[in-house]
Amino acid sequence: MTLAEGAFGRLANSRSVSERTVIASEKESGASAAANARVAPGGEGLSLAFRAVRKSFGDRQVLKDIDLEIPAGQFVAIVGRSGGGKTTLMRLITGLDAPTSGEVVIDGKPTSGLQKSVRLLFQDARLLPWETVIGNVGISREQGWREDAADALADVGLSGREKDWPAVLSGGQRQRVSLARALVSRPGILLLDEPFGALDALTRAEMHQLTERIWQEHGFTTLLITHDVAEAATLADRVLVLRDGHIALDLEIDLPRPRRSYDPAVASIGAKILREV
Ligand SMILES: Nc1ncnc2c1ncn2[C@@H]1O[C@H](COP(=O)(O)OP(=O)(O)OP(=O)(O)O)[C@@H](O)[C@H]1O
Repeated sequence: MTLAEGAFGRLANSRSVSERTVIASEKESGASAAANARVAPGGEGLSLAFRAVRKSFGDRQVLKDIDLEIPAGQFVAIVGRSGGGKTTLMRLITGLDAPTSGEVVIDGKPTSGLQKSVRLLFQDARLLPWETVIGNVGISREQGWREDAADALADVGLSGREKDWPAVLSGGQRQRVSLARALVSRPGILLLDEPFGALDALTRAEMHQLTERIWQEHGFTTLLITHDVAEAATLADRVLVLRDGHIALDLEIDLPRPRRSYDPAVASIGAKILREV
């Protein structure tokens, strides 16, 4: 049983309370939830927009006319079936791929090429095995990198592990190093492509808390791909469901933080997302 299926079981049982406890506002098919978005403190985030974005690979159209406005500092979860185009959407933001047509706009400017203000984290931490922990974090080797890397490691709770090799770290610790590596470059937009998918439930919960705290402190705009609807409902200001190349659901979540996945209001939002997926 996957965690998402586990969430489904819990959420299915909470259906009786769902209609009474949904306090999210919902807009269908790409409509923007930007107007009421909460911006995390810190103010370093960058706004992001998709304007009529299409992406095709050969004759397969993966993204169809995506229009989206994400205000600076918002935490957005992207949910959808496997192969639905979630990673493709993220690659367009990084500049690793270009749209077939349309524009990706960051901080009001249409993008082209690799975006230095955007950082992407994957499910596997992708650390260099021949570099120590601090060497992995300070990979740019720009002036002052060692202090910046040490600060970032402290931020993710890994002070004292600077000289360790990646091989001796647990999966959760490797993800923390990967997060610290992203933080040193002070990203305006942080993209998380299922970064918690391979972690056990307890480590996953710790990483949720850490991610939320760091997002609140730094204020970067965050997009999280997840298959776990409970994770989306717990962490995000807003959830997008990507289906058949369109945004099928754009749901704002206006619940106080920190949230607990077993809270009936959170669970009912998870159920709502799951119905769309
Ligand atoms: N470089 C590529 N060349 C050809 N097809 C591609 C390429 N990248 C992605 N695709 C196709 O685009 C579709 C969407 O893939 P994508 O990885 O974006 O989905 P996803 O929603 O992230 O899936 P998952 O949840 O399984 O990671 C898939 O059919 C995939 O095969």
